[in-house]
Amino acid sequence: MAPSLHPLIDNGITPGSSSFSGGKLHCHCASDQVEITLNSNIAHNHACGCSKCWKPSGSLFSIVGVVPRDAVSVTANASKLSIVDKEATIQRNACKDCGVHLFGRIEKDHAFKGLDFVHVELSDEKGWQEPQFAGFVSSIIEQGSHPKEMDEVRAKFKAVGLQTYDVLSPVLMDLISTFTAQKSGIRFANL
Ligand SMILES: N[C@@H](CCC(=O)N[C@@H](CS)C(=O)NCC(=O)O)C(=O)O
Ligand SMILES: [Zn+2]
Ligand SMILES: [Zn+2]
Repeated sequence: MAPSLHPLIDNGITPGSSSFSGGKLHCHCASDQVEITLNSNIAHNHACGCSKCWKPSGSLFSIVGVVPRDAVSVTANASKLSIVDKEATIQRNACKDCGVHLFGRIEKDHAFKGLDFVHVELSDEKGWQEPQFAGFVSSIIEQGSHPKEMDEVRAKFKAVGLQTYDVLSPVLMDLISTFTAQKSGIRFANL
C-alpha cells in the first residue's frame, strides 16, 4: 500500500471557512489532556516533510500553520508541556506523556517571530484554513523514504492541488529574505 502523506491530504483537501475565528487544540492523552485555545484562524497552513515537526503516526508529513502568539493560550494541563529542543529556532512545546506538539514558538530574532506554529488536526472544530502547499518535501528522504518514491509523493500533492517545494513557498522565502536584507541595513521603499 502506498504510504500516507497525511490523513488531511490523502483523500483530497477540505476547504476551511474564511469566517472561522478559532478553537481549541487537545493532545492525544486519554485523560488530563493539554488544551490550547486559539483566538484566531491559522495562516500559511502547509504540509511539512522535515524531521522536527510533529506528525501523526503512519504519516510522512506534518500539517502545520501559524497563528499570532497573542492568540495562543494554554488553557489546561500546562504542567505537562516541555520544550523538545531549546536550541531550535522553533521551540516546540510537546506533551510529556503523549508526545504531541501543541505549539511551536520563536523567541530569537527571526522573520517569523511573533507567530506560533500549530497543528489544527488536534482540534475537533471545522473551518481551519486548509493546507496551501507542501514544504521541505525532499527532507522525507532523511527519515527513510526512498529517493525513487519522490516523484510519486510530489505527484500526489499535485493531484490534490498543492504545489511542492523543498524549503518553503515563494511567499515565505521572500519574507525570510526581506527580513535578512533589512537586518543587513537594506531599506525598501513601498513594502
Ligand atoms: N532537512 C531538515 C530540515 C529541518 C528544517 O529546517 N525544518 C524547517 C521547517 S519546520 C525549520 O524551519 N526548522 C526550524 C526549527 O526546526 O526550529 C530536517 O528534516 O530535519
Ligand atoms: Zn498528551
Ligand atoms: Zn517542519
